[in-house]
Amino acid sequence: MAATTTPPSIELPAALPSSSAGRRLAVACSGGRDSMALLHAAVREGASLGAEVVALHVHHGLSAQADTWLDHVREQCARWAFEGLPVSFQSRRLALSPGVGESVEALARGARYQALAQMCQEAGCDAVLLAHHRRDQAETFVLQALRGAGVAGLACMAGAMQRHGVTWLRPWLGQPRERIEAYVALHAVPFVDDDSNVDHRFARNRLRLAVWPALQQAFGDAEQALAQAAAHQSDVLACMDDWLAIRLPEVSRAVAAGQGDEAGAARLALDVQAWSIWGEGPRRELLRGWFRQATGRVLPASWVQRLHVEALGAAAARRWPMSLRALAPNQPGLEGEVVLYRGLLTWRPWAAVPSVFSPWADQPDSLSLHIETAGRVMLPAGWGQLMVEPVAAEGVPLSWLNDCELAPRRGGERFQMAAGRPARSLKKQFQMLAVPAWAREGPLLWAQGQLIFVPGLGMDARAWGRPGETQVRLTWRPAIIPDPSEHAGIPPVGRAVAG
Ligand SMILES: Nc1ncnc2c1ncn2[C@@H]1O[C@H](COP(=O)(O)OP(=O)(O)OP(=O)(O)O)[C@@H](O)[C@H]1O
Repeated sequence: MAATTTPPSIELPAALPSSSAGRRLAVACSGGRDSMALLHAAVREGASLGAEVVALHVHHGLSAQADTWLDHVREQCARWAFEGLPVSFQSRRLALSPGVGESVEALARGARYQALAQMCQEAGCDAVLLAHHRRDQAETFVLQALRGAGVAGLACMAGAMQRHGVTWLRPWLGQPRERIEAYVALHAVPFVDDDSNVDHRFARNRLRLAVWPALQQAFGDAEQALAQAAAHQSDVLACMDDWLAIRLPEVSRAVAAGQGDEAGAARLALDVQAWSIWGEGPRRELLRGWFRQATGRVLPASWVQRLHVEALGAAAARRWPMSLRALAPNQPGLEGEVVLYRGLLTWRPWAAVPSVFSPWADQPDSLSLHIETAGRVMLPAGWGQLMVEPVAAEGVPLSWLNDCELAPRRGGERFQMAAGRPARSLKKQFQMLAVPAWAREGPLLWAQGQLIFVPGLGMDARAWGRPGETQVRLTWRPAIIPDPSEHAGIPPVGRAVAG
């Protein structure tokens, strides 16, 4: 078949907007088959067009093989440069530390794009080429569908995009994988096999190894059909973006920001009455669009369903506390609440949320806590939650939390801010530190007959641990109803019993 044996060529003129001569072009190269093939093609075409190619490699510091990949790309570039070809090499090492429940893959991908963009700018290149091909696109479509993605996810990868101030191009996105294999065989392009490609923990590997062969056998043109479906979704996405740009302003408006927002900031509020005249589908899409604009994050499907029903049906004011975990460096965690007030739906980050300590009527008036490790302690209804963080100094010894008690203010408590300072009434301390009234309401934590923690003030200096002792700092947050799907992998720690 001609389609599988004709080696692809990269279209450098398309990658380089004006005359190619004297231009610099970057190729993101992992050392694997596809990107080594793309680098090989770019270097050869660059030589004939008078363009210079810079190979960019990111060492993630995650795999035992990482040094081998880096050496492979660097040495190959050195060999080609020695032969007189216009290529140079740049690399960057990352030090990634994934947080609890954070996807290592997503973290590595986000950090890789940032590092590639920086190297591209430093090298003065016009664009970065990525070696994704049609099979990658088809796989991405299947993986997105299996995640329950919407149009934006199903549109998969774009052939050209701007991100981090850099142009990214995927010149081989329409090329079948077999053509890249044929190119590699024809030119004997040396590459390194990634041993993590057989690791079944990664969804893409499971798809490649267990599903794709059967799919291809049953549906010979699966790769082409799925890539075509992605291209169609990309067109639909462009239409959706245009539609939202017109419709969202009709059902939303900017309202003055509140406590905890940046100075001069405004919040985008969804006008429930204007929103409610739309049919169900557009309403859900407007809700997603509003949330994305208000927070920069995608509203998870479970929240779309819930808010759509509850905000529409809510008679009066209502709050939905929400906590979304970090997904990647450009998608940090989000904690706050969606608030419905006077017909407007707004997002308020935690910093802007007044603390409300309101144990339910059937709750005890104090709680005995047994906390053994740092983490998030979910308390019974209305009590909120305690965050327990390890610190090197000015924290309470962790062992004290094995047996402690949380109780509302009863009056007469005294708090000491720092060593050598007098203990003063809470009221005085709150005034001295200008803690607003709404942040003074949280429950107090006691251990060994000593007040150890006051929300808004911190850890009482009389309870601070000795240097070298394992110690922690506490913060308290008002009641929160987490989305269970967002908390996978973050087990609550400690347990609370009625005191
Ligand atoms: N460590 C890296 N350094 C530089 N670029 C990278 C790196 N990893 C991936 N890329 C770029 O991102 C593209 C997609 O990466 P991905 O890991 O999804 O693909 P791959 O199938 O492993 O590709 P390859 O065979 O080129 O390694 C690669 O083709 C390459 O252009």
